[in-house]
Amino acid sequence: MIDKRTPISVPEAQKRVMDAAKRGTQKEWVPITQADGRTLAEAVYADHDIPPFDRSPLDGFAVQSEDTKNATSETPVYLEVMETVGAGHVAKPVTKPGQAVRVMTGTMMPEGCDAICMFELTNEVIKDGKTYIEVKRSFKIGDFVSFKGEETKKGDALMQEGTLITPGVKAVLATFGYATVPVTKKPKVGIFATGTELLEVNEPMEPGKIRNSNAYMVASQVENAGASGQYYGKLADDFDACYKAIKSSVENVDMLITTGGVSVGDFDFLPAIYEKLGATVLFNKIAQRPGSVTTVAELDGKLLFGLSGNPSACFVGFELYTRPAISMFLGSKTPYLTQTKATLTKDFPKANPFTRFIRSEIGYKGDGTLTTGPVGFDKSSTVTSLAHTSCFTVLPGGSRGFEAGDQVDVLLVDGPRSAQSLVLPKKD
Ligand SMILES: Nc1nc2c(c(=O)[nH]1)N[C@H]1C(S)=C(S)[C@@H](COP(=O)(O)OP(=O)(O)OC[C@H]3O[C@@H](n4cnc5c(N)ncnc54)[C@H](O)[C@@H]3O)O[C@H]1N2
Ligand code: MOO
Ligand SMILES: [Mg+2]
Repeated sequence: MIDKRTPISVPEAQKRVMDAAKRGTQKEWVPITQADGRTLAEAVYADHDIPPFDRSPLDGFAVQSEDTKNATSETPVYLEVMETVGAGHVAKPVTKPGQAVRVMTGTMMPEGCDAICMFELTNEVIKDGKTYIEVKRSFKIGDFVSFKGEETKKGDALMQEGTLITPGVKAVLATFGYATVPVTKKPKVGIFATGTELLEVNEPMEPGKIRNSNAYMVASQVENAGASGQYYGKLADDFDACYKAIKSSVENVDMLITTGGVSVGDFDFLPAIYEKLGATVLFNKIAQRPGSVTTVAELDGKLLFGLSGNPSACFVGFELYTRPAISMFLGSKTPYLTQTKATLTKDFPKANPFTRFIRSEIGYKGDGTLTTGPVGFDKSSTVTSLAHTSCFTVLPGGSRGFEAGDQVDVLLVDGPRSAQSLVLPKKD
């Protein structure tokens, strides 16, 4: 006799996972060149102003504004050019009225000068072997100067702990001298694929067998989420062998993913394995399709993700539950897939009691709105549509179908992440 499972909602399942998920506390230092895709283990504060000194934002002449106060096109003033200074060099102070310095973009303002006149506004004239510029307008103190600290002041908070390291983040880290970067240690995520029917990727097809696609897909999702995947191989549907392998590997990982064996079949051993391990099952049935049998358990503070064997269900289960838990471990404040609205491009006339996550492609219309539509055969067992999935069309469970043209929710699989877990409409 099989246990009757009571489905819970997706938001409730996400909440249970995140309530049990841990923040990783171990930090390590990696060279900045290897920090891409990692997350900051510490907040970053400015240890100096940006710009660090007053500087010229233009190629031009540093002038004393006082000298130009009566300059017009009819009555230009002539300033003597004392030297030419490029960025990285410090000009000699200007000490007398009527003097200017030729400076390039990024050059520190010469002492004594207080405004910049760009090349295009002046003419150079040579007289008695000396170079002068002709200035035909007046400048006020500070005109066209980039001021010390105008962008960022020493002590400003720039990036929070948990920030994903992107090219832009690296620019800031480099600016503040982070040759090595403090990052949160990646969670180690063990992966097993269960199923006697599984062939490895290099094995020829045989009657009754299929190739193991989940292991490669999940390992890739794990890496993409910022964790370190450890694929422990495939396991035949044998209780003792599965139990032993899972028990010994749990000790060496921060989280464990298994695929397959979570439903109610004679060889679906994960429920009994969780029981024998003494793990607490957070849920074993969710009102979603695919992935309704996704099971998550907790053992000694570690999450055990029992993802479904069906490839689409496995993919969706990872994105809804495992990815946020990995992000939480890494300290991210935005662990969830972003939910937004799009116009449905296909009819879904049949009602479904469970919320559906249709593997879909997001489209960008010229008017700035989004479209969403399925990318293939829509079954839990489907593998080929996963190659084209950029979003999930979310069709809430209920008594009605949906029509092309309806505004529906989508979750972006490729795209920005969100602080908000899935929100479903309140049932009438
Ligand atoms: N009587 C019932 N039967 C089923 C139910 C149910 O509620 N009552 N649930 C169905 C649902 S929904 C799903 S989803 C599947 C879940 O199955 P399991 O998670 O137990 O997974 P398996 O039985 O091991 O395999 C299912 C399916 O997936 C293929 N598979 C497994 N591993 C892989 C892999 N690594 N790569 C590619 N494909 C894999 C496997 O060959 C099976 O075809 O249960 C339904 N049954
Ligand atoms: O767990 Mo199943 O994927 O709902 O079809
Ligand atoms: Mg099964």
